[in-house]
Formats: sequence, C-alpha cells, structure tokens
Amino acid sequence: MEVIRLDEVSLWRRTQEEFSYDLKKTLLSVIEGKYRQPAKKLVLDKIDLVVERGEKIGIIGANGSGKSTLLKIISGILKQSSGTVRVRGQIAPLIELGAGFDAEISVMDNILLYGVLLGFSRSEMRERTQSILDFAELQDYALVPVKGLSSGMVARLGFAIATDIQPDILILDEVLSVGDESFKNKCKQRIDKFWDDNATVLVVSHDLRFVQQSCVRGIWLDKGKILFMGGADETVDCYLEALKKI
Ligand SMILES: Nc1ncnc2c1ncn2[C@@H]1O[C@H](COP(=O)(O)OP(=O)(O)OP(=O)(O)O)[C@@H](O)[C@H]1O
Repeated sequence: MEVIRLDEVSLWRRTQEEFSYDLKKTLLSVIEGKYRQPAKKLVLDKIDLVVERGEKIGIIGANGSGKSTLLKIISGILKQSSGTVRVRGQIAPLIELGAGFDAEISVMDNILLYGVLLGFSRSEMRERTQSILDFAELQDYALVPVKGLSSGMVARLGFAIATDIQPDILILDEVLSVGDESFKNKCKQRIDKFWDDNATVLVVSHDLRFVQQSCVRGIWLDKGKILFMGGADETVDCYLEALKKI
C-alpha cells in the first residue's frame, strides 16, 4: 500500500541573506533606487517519489543537497512551491534537535505536550511516560526543565517519544548522530523493530554504513534532485563512486 507520494515537488526558498531582513535598510534601498528582489534558490527540484508501507529508506547526499527539506515537506512542516504531496497515516517527525519541545517546562510535561501535538490524549501520554523516560534513560530528569538537558539527552528524549507512540511513518533526521554509542545501538534495535512491525521509516544520515545495514532502499539527493534511487547498497556505492571523481 502506498503511504507517501510526491509528484513533481519543487520548493523555492529565499537565500540566507533574507534572514537579516531589516525594514529600515529595505526602505532606504527603495528610496535610493538600489532595492533588488530577494534572491531565491531552488532547493527541491521536481521530486517524484512513491513510498510503500513498511519501506525503510535512507536518504544520503552532500550538505545542503535538500535532504532535511525533503523530510520537512513530507512531514508537512514546509509547503512545496509546486507539485503534490500525499501522505497516508500518522507521521512522527524527528527533524530538528529540540524542535517541538518547550525548554522552560519539565521533561514530563514536554512528553505530554509532544504527544498531544502528535494527536494523542493526555491520559494516553501519561500511560506512556514511564516507558519513554526509561528508554531515554532520563528517569532522574523527569521534573527538570528541558533547558537543563544536554543536546544528546534532548535527542534521546525526542527519539524515545517518537518511537514509543509507534507512528505509521517515522521520520528521522540525523538524530542518531547525537547520542552516545550505547544509545545509538539501542536506537538501531528499535528501528529494526519498526521494520518488523511494518512501519515506514525514512532516515537522513551521513552514516553510510548505517544506511547500508538498516535500510533497504536508498535515495541520493544532489542539489535538490534525486540523482539515484535504488537498493541501499547500490545507492551508497554510486554516491561513493561519484565522490572519488571529485
Ligand atoms: N530556513 C531556510 N531558509 C532558506 N534556505 C534554507 C533554509 N534551510 C535550508 N535552506 C537551504 O536549502 C538547501 C537545502 O538545505 P537542507 O537543510 O535541506 O540540506 P541537507 O541536505 O539536509 O544538508 P545537511 O546534510 O547539511 O543537513 C540549502 O541550500 C540551504 O541553504
């Protein structure tokens, strides 16, 4: 059964210079006749993708090639400029470290908040709190505000919540690179369990060995385009071959 379908999905984004948007400067440049339209960059270029239920897909590619952007489009965090995106099932995106958490409130309250944002009731989340704290190894931090956690602990918390609720589609962006080795192994085991449970997993990773070992399909993105899509091994080989030629 098809769970994700992207047809000719493109996204234009304003370039970084727009982040320093300054009204006074803009007005002055208009008055002085020096105003120019904000520059835009094509970050995803006509992406066609069909994902079947239960597939485990690794997305690889150079920095800035559009991997995170693609996951954000699939998760509905960003809206495409053109093309269509269809997603069937509940999706748990783990995209930016700490995104979705409120740094000022406790770990326990964040678990409730996160779950409610993903569509669960408070009582359902309360029942899950203990297993989430156990998996994240944060039992002693339940009442500590999230701002008091290390970045690795925040990653553990996010991973523990997103995988405890057993979504139909799990989306992971480099989260595995933050935890320590023993936590990474636990995560891999849990991801493997997801595979057995027939959930769909999309993972962005620079850890090519992980992609080869844990994913079945690979996608190589380059400058916003899919350059290669095939078996995970084949995709990693193709990517490495291309790197040798640079
Ligand atoms: N908030 C933003 N506003 C404008 N452009 C952005 C923004 N975030 C990313 N971009 C641009 O979109 C392009 C794709 O970025 P993206 O983060 O998807 O790449 P990536 O493949 O995930 O990179 P990395 O491996 O470094 O995480 C890059 O050119 C980047 O500069």
